[in-house]
Amino acid sequence: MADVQVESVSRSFGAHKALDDVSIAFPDGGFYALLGPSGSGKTTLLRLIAGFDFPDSGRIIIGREGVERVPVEKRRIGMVFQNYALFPNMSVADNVAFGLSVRGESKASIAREVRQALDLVQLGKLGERRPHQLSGGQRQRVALARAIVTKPRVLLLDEPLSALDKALRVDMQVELKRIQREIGITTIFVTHDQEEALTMSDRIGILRDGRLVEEGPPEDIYNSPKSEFSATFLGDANILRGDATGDGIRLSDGTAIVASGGVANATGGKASCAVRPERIKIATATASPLAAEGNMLRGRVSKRIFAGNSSTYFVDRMGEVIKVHVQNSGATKIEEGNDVVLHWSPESTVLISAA
Ligand SMILES: Nc1ncnc2c1ncn2[C@@H]1O[C@H](COP(=O)(O)OP(=O)(O)OP(=O)(O)O)[C@@H](O)[C@H]1O
Repeated sequence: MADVQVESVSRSFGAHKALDDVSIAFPDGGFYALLGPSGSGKTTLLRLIAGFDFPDSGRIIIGREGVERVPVEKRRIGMVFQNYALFPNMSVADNVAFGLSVRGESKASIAREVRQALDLVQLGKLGERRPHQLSGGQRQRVALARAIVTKPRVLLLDEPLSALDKALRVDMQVELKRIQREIGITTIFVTHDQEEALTMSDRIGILRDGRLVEEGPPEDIYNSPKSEFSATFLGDANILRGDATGDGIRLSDGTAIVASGGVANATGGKASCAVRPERIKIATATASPLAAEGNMLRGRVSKRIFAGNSSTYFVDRMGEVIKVHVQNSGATKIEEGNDVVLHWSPESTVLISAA
């Protein structure tokens, strides 16, 4: 196993900078998700680490070895893509054995290693089947077994679960995480599914237009995003904008919003506050007052979306909409058209400097 360092890596295609001075340390044995919108450079970075492409400048280090000019087959990397790329006319076992046979290992040792890899992905009994006799999830397990059977130093996964339906995807997330933990392999996972990134990874790097805009453990980024972009890209967030007051902002109607999370901000400029919809409490304006939580706004419910265990309220306030998520506990429900009071604490408010 090995850690991976990407240092000041840039890669352009013609005039387009697909990666612009990106530096990331991927810890040894960690599960790292690269997250970002379409075209932000995730796959380009993965291809550079794998050796399918080479950076214009910067360094890629695996373990202690600089690999910028090392070809793909010498990097000892395992890869799994969205489309499984299995050989259709070979059995499952032969698909998994492929990487070992080209190395010239003995038949007995290949058979043993293939069996271990198939057991690890819980396909021990299906070695003789052909890929078309497997479900999508099982095929993706074969692809995973094939990637890890050669004992690579690093596992690269490019949207490996995106072709699976929702229920199967969730099962495979759990399974993939179990396997990764069991073998302790450094894993770099590309996704544009923020929920997948949040639930699976130890660290997340968010890319935008070829630049790394933020990185760290999922909870840190979720609770204290450093930009409006990360706040809204990783999870749902309300963004309130106004004049910086030092410990928060003043909205255009003079209401002060106090924040205890985020950057320390000088007065005098513009700033914004991010508030997660599940951190806001909502009550009808006529109900007995809520315990004061520091920040308060009034508005009117313009829409309520029922989603089984929770509801989302869209509250209009002077032309702006604030989203509130509420667990459906059976308490009196608030209707569309109701005047409401919103409360939340400064601890749930993250101050972000103006971009
Ligand atoms: N071989 C290439 N030639 C020209 N442009 C390319 C090439 N590969 C990537 N690009 C461009 O570089 C940018 C980054 O592409 P990349 O595939 O890395 O994005 P991504 O974040 O993985 O997107 P997606 O989520 O859609 O897969 C895009 O604008 C893309 O069009």
